[in-house]
Amino acid sequence: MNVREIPCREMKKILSDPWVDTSRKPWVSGDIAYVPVQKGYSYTLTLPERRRKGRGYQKIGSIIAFHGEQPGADVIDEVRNLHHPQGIIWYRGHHGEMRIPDIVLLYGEVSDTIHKESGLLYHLNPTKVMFSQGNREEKQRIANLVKPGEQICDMFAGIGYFTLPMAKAGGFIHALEINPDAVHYLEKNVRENALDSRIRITMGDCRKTITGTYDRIHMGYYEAAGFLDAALAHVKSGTVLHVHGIGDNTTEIQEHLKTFGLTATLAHRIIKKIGPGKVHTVTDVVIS
Ligand SMILES: C[S@+](CC[C@H](N)C(=O)[O-])C[C@H]1O[C@@H](n2cnc3c(N)ncnc32)[C@H](O)[C@@H]1O
Repeated sequence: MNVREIPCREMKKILSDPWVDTSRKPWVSGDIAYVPVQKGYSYTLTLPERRRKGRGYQKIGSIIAFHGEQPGADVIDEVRNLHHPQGIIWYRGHHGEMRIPDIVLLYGEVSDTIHKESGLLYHLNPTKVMFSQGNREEKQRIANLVKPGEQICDMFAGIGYFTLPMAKAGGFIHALEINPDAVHYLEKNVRENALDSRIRITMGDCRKTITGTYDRIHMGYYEAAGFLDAALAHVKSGTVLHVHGIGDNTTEIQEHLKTFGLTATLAHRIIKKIGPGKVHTVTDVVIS
């Protein structure tokens, strides 16, 4: 596929240009969109055709990460020649409550890398902590909802995928995270992006470390609904909760609200497909 490399922020401007092949989807990696080019127009790069099944690959800093089926040697060679990565890994899945990646090293080596996304820098080692680029639109949607000065709790902060965009949007974030490795990168990322005055980090189980009352509570964890008893003790009228899950979690949310004698309006949306018949969802809950 012939493409031109365009900064994501310029995508809107070029989409109706005659050279854009609108029958094919642009491929986005970090802050760059690889936009398919119509026959007869100049291009800057030829990407390998997507032969892989599953979710393809992500570029995380200087690392290429494959998901889904294990890629063959030909695909690894193509990707090596195209991106010249420091290392190539294959994600077989994630383990346990801390979502520790289960990876196989396919090429090179993997150490700490810096990933740039939407003007923010994320330090991480993709073999130690999770990074999901599939949630990119959701991160932007949440950042757009944040009003300057809001008091926000991010109950599953990880390395800051949501914490940082929410702080950049003007929120004050209490970031909770149980995994010491993730906290190490989160601290580094807060400093790197000069957001120290807006983010307070507490390491430990969010059910024990959540304190105070918030305007917004972000719950970016598939089992988030099971943590609502902790979250709902820290809401007021108007608090918005973003409760992630797999499939429809609205019945479980309503049950927890009932236990607390609360009413709320719920809006449910799909973030991405995560497997056959399985979707990653988020429900926005606005307390009455
Ligand atoms: C990495 S995932 C976050 C995924 C993120 N929402 C995304 O879509 O990319 C969940 C994070 O919650 C953390 N976590 C799990 N249980 C927790 C708990 N009880 N308290 C605080 N953090 C927890 C994990 O260590 C992990 O870093």
